[in-house]
This record gives sequence, C-alpha cells and structure tokens, in this order.
Amino acid sequence: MTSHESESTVEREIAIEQAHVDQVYARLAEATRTAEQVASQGRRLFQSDRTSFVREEDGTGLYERDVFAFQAARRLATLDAEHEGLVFGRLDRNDAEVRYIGRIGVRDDDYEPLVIDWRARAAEPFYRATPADPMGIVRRRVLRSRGTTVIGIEDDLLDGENADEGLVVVGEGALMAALSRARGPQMRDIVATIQGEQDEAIRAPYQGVTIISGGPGTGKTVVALHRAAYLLYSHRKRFERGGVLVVGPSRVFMNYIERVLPSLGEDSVTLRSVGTVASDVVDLRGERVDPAAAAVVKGSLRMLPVLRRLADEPWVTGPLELRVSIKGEVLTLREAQLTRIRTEVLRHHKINSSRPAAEKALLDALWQQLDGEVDVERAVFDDLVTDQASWTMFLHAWWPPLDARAVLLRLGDPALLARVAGGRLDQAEQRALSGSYAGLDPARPVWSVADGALLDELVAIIGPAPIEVEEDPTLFLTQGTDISELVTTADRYRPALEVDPGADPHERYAHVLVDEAQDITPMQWRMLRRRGSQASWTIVGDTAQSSWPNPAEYARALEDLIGSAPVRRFRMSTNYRSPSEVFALASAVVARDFPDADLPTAVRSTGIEPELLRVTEERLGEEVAALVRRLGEQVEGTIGVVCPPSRLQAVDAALLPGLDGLAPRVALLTALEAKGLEYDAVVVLSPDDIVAEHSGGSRVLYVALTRPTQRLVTVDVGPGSGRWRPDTAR
Ligand SMILES: Nc1ncnc2c1ncn2[C@@H]1O[C@H](COP(=O)(O)OP(=O)(O)OP(=O)(O)O)[C@@H](O)[C@H]1O
Repeated sequence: MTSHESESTVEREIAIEQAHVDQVYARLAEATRTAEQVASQGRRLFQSDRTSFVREEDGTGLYERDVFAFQAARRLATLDAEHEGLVFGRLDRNDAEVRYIGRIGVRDDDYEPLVIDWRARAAEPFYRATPADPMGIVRRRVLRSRGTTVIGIEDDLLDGENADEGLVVVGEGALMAALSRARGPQMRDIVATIQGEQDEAIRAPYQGVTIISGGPGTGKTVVALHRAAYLLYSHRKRFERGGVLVVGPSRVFMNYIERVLPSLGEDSVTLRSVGTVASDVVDLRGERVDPAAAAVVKGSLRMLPVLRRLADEPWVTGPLELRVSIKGEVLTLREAQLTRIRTEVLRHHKINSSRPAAEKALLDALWQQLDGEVDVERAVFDDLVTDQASWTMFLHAWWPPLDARAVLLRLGDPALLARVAGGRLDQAEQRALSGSYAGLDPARPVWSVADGALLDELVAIIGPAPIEVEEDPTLFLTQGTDISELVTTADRYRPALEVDPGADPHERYAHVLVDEAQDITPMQWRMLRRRGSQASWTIVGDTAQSSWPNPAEYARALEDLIGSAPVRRFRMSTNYRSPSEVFALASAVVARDFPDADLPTAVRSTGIEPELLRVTEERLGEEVAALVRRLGEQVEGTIGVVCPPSRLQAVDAALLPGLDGLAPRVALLTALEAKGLEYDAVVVLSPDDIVAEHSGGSRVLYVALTRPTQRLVTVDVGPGSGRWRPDTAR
C-alpha cells in the first residue's frame, strides 16, 4: 500500500531526505577538519623529536581513520555546488534496508556507508531494477538538489506487493522530468537517471574493444563519459597511471562535454578534439573544416604513399654532389652514390634521427675513394672533412632537419604534388589538395582537422623535429664565405640534431574512448592507434550520421582496430533528445536514402510539429533574425541555427545586429560543427544546400534535424527548394 501524494506529503518526504543529506555534509566537513589536524599533528610528531622513538602507527593509524572521508571531501570540491547534489538517489529494499546513492561514497565514524558511490556494485540495482525484476528493491527515489538543498523527489514503485503500508510514492518519474528541462550551453551528467541498457554499457569490463552504437540522442556520448568515470573507479590504479584519452569531433564539442567528468568527481581524463590529438608531437590546433573534396582526399589511406614520397623529396633543386679536398686531393660523391647512401640509411632510421648515421656513411664512402698514397689516419681524415665549409653546407641541403609542418605545406606546390601523387590521386583530387595548402600563411598556417592526422603520419615517417634552430638554412648557405662564422654555426647545429633515435614522442594511454567514431577517417584511425597501441578501447558512433562518403570504410577501419581483441557490442535503442514529432521527420529523411539506418524510438512527445517554412533569397536574413527572436520567447534555453557552409557568413551578418540580449543563447554553426550538440530550438537553414555541400549528403542533414530537444524549424530558400523533404512533408 502506498499513500497518496499531496503537497504536505511531498514536503515531509523532502524534509526526511534533507536531514540525511545534512548529515552527509556535516560528516564531510568534520572529516576534512580532523584529517587536516591529524595530518599536521602527524607531521609534528614525526618531525619534532628525532631522539625519541615514534611508532609509525600512532601517526598513520590516526590518519587512516578519516582518510576515506577526507578523500571524498577533496573530490567534493570538484563538484559544481550550484547544480549538482552530492546525494541523488535512495533505494528502499524489501528487507527494510535503506541505501543512499551519490556521486562519491561517504562513510560515517563506524565505517557504515552514509552514501554509496554510484559506480559501486551495491548501487547497481538503482539503475537495473525494474518492476519485472525489482532486484529486492521496493522503491527507487531520485533526489533533486541545488547545492546542499533538496528541492524535489521523484519515485518509482518497483514492487508494490512488498511495500510497507504507508510507503510514500511521489513524482512523475525522474527521467521525463530530467528530459524536459531546458538545455544550457554545457552537457550535464545523467547519473541520477541512467537507464538499464545504458548501465550495462557503462559497467562493461574494460578489456578489448567496447562498441556502443545507437541513433541520435540515445545517450551514447553521456554513457561513454560515465563509462570513463566507472573505469577510473573500478580500476583506478591501472587507468590513473596509464591515462584515459577521450576524443571528440571538435573544440566546441569538447567544451560542451568538459563538465561531465568533473561533476562525477573525475578530473584525470585527457579530453582532445580529433584535430588536436597530434598536438603531443607537433605544435598544432586543427579546428578548421576542409571543403568536402579536400577532406575526403586527406582522410583516405591513399595519402600514405603520397606522404612517404613527399618526405623523400629533396629540399634543393638541381643535382647535388659532395666535394671535399684532403691534402690536395679532391674527393667527390656524385648523385647516384648519394642516392644509394640515402636509401640505405633510411632503410634503418627515420630522417630526423639519422643525420649522424648519414654523416658516417658519407665519410666511409669518401674514405674509400682516398688514394693510398695520401698519408692520413682515419680519425684525422674525418676531422679534416667535417671541418670544411663545403661539408657543412652540403649536409644542410642534403639532410636538413625536417619539420612536419613545413613538409606538408609543400603540397601547396602543384608541380611537386603531381610528382609525389602521380598515379595515386587524380587531377581533381590533386587540385583540391594543393588548393587547401596554397593559400596558407607559412608563418602561421591555420591547420584543418584533417591535417592533424597527416602531420602525425609525417612525424611517424621522418621522426620528431630536432630542437628548433633559429637560423634559416638558406640564409646560412648564402653566407658561405665567412669561414669562422660557418664553423660557429655548424657547431650550433650539431647538438640540435642529436635526438634520441629510439625515443617515441607519442603520449600513450591505457584506455582510448572515441566519440562520433563514424567520422574518424582511416588516416585518423592510424593517428589514434599510435596513442593506444596497448590500450583497451570504447568506440561510440552511428553510421547513419556519418559525414564520410563511404561508411563501409568505417566498418573496415573498426575491424582493423579490433583485430583479435575481445569485443563487446551495445546498442542504445531510445532517443531521449528529440521529441517524437521531430524525430518522425528526421528519420523519414535519412531512411529514404539509407534504409539500413539504425533508428531509435523517440520516447517524448511535445505535441509540437516541426515548422517547415519557405522564404525568398532576398528576405532570408531578415526572416531568420525574426524567427530566432520568436524562438527566444518560445523556449527557455539555447537556440541553434544550422547553416550550409556557403551561407554562413551572410547569415552571421544578418543575424548578429538583431540579437541583443539573446546572443548568449544563440549559436550559428554548420551541420558538421553541430555534431553531438543539442539545443532547445533549432533552425535548419536551406536543407537542400546542406545535403549538397557535404559529402555525407542526407546523413549530415539528419544530424542537423536531430539536434533540437523542443522545437524544429526548417527554412527552404527560393522557389523550387525543398527537395530534401520526404513525401510525408511536401
Ligand atoms: N538516462 C538519461 N537520463 C537523462 N537524460 C539522458 C539520459 N540518456 C540520455 N540523456 C540525454 O539525452 C541527450 C542526448 O544524449 P547524448 O548527446 O549522449 O546522445 P548521443 O547518442 O551521443 O547523440 P548523438 O548521436 O546525436 O550525438 C542528452 O541531453 C542527454 O543528457
């Protein structure tokens, strides 16, 4: 039997929970004080009297009593006091035991749990129990708090037959309440309302490869982040030492998700957008998105042989030869010999780490040419050669220290590109590729997301750049007449070139978690694998949202990654983001072109159908500005305006002046930039252009159409537009 909900019942229940929450915070405050006192007492005990014997356990014993709660208090400091309650759940069991669930575990003086960490075994029924399988739980309660104050409760009765008389059940269900709330600029954790199928993926064993798939809004991202927190909790030693890397599509996306892990008490995870993964080996921040044609070439494995040849291209034009004189005899190495030596050295070493090996090979070859009549010992011979200006100048032209960034920029030269890409990339592909580098400022190139993987590959081919040298080698060559200056400069170069050939510059991780993995190109997978060669993996994606023209390539790349590792697959089936009215339209769009798309079920209805508008080209700016202002009144939270790349600038100019106070709630972005994000209201501008301008076509439009949590408005531009609309929406 359960009692009916009334205002006073709810207040009474809230007061009961508040009393427990107060007890938890009081315990944490006390533990912090005691632990600090004990720590300083302990220091005094051990430090003050070196003559008398202090038993170690007097110090540590005192400290250990509170260390657990003290650690909890320290981690509490990372939680956002404004929004997140430390205690968010309560389980009433059929044996009358009550358990509280929270972001971190807290015990009382007697080591009895006041709150159980959500990741602990004992908390599992909070997420898994259902009326069909209550797991010994009668009532599950979710507490909603602001800071330390409980402001609401939502109950699920799981086992009415075993409920005590008088057990109170209140609320409409925590999940629906959470889903209906307005969205802010950053993602929130879902720790209080994780659903059963999500919980299974979160708690899956760490070994091998865990693949989480599912349509838009099914919680893949948020589940993956909770999984990172779970792995750190359950295998802290392994993952804190080895590191966990979370990779997402863009900087905007990383900003969007960056609060989730700290709100769960974890701050030891590295978050990187895919364009900055390689920043451990080369100075870059790839944020720009290439036009589709260039992006497709840059992501393809056909770039591999092109890059290898590029790294091999000499830096000076014209035939090279090395000429030195020893005691009047002139020794010469001609181009064919030099090529042989170079090939041989590079067979065993990377170019940036093999300058000493190359020098030795040259000296050996010169030594063999020396006439037996000339009386000189080998060590003296080597000195005589390497002291000569012609030697130093030759080496700088023949074996310069290479910077991957400078090497890649050379692709801006169409003639050179034709040489290294001949037979591998067609004319149109070469134009797209060289065009994307030709316009970059060599002093400050603005790299694209796709360039990150190419630079990483080049570093793998040539080795990390030796320590930066100030002098420009070409300048140096033109100053070749001043002997004393030459010697000094040569000396300055020498230590810079001594890099440890065995050193591996990549940061490596024990676990790599890749979100929006359907967009990871084959070249980017190579880059990620360098960071996780010994790692376990969590791969999160949805092929129906791929912006890559060939989803089969994604499947192949995944197979490669998995190899013979154990693999676990989880499919998320419920769309928690899109209202069912919006998702009906979005899914019809993608299913028309991709009948195999994995479509989830949208569980929430708002009763508001998407609005399909049409405007003239001339009135586009004005109409969009008015529309955004109207949506600002209709929804409480954020508004996203998704725009085809070709119209971005014009729409930005039209939108900005009229926004006023609304500006912090509005984001103007392309469909690719919108990946993984969500807004309360979304305007999708010129869907036909979005389909036409992205290589993923209607899959990219599907991404745009599945961003809203409340309202969707599409805007066709000009007569004849609207080809994207499925039959049901014409
Ligand atoms: N169990 C849950 N409780 C409350 N909110 C949830 C739950 N699961 C998902 N959500 C919410 O649903 C929305 C979508 O989640 P998320 O962004 O992780 O989905 P996704 O599958 O990664 O989507 P996409 O493929 O479009 O990037 C988020 O606002 C998330 O907080």
